[in-house]
Amino acid sequence: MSLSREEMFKIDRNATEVHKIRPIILMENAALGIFNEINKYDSYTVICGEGNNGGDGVAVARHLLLNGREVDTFVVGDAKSEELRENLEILETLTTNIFKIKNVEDIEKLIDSLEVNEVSLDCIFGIGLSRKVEGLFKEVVKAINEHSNYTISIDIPSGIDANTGEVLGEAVFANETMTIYEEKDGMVDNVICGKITNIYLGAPKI
Ligand SMILES: NC(=O)C1=CN([C@@H]2O[C@H](COP(=O)(O)OP(=O)(O)OC[C@H]3O[C@@H](n4cnc5c(N)ncnc54)[C@H](O)[C@@H]3O)[C@@H](O)[C@H]2O)[C@H](O)CC1
Ligand SMILES: [K+]
Repeated sequence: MSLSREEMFKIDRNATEVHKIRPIILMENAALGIFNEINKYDSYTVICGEGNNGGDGVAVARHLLLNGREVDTFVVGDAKSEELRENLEILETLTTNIFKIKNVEDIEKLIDSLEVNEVSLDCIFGIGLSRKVEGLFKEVVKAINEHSNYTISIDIPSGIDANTGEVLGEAVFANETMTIYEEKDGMVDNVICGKITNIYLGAPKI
């Protein structure tokens, strides 16, 4: 059983509008579910985009940090999502290891982190990807593919279309994917996802 992007957005809306479960609660459920699946390592590089996929990543980074793991968090672009901003505000009270990637020069620091840490969490794009990956985002995806020791994508590997599985310009090649709620249509039999684990979201079925 897999879901389209539109079906996933419907589940999200039903949870928040009908059942009054605020997006930040869904994000925290997802983050804890992901943390419980991936916490067996000591050092992590978390790469976050501008939306809620990035928000998931920052929330996971917090749980890893609070459980004694080494965590470097990178944010590409400008935080557009309220839940991402809220989670960044919290994480900033816990660590200074939060780095903004604003231009290609900043990618050097990301590469150093990718090479030294055991695991990279790809939280750049989730099902909000809506066009070709280009520019700085493309360079970051290429850096992950070239320098990460072990890559775990959150919800869906960044750069693939959630409905078709097509690579939109550039995409992360994941060793594993922690997909939220249910596998997306574009992930079925898609080798780019690696091993897929479904993560509990706490959203009512519809
Ligand atoms: N579905 C649920 O119930 C939950 C999902 N969660 C997570 O939220 C993401 C979807 O988040 P969204 O904010 O819609 O977008 P993304 O984070 O996937 O994308 C970020 C941002 O990027 C912009 N964008 C799209 N394409 C491009 C591009 N090619 N280049 C640059 N920027 C691009 C777009 O505007 C987006 O805003 C889902 O995958 C889950 O990880 C919740 O955390 C929990 C509930
Ligand atoms: K992702």
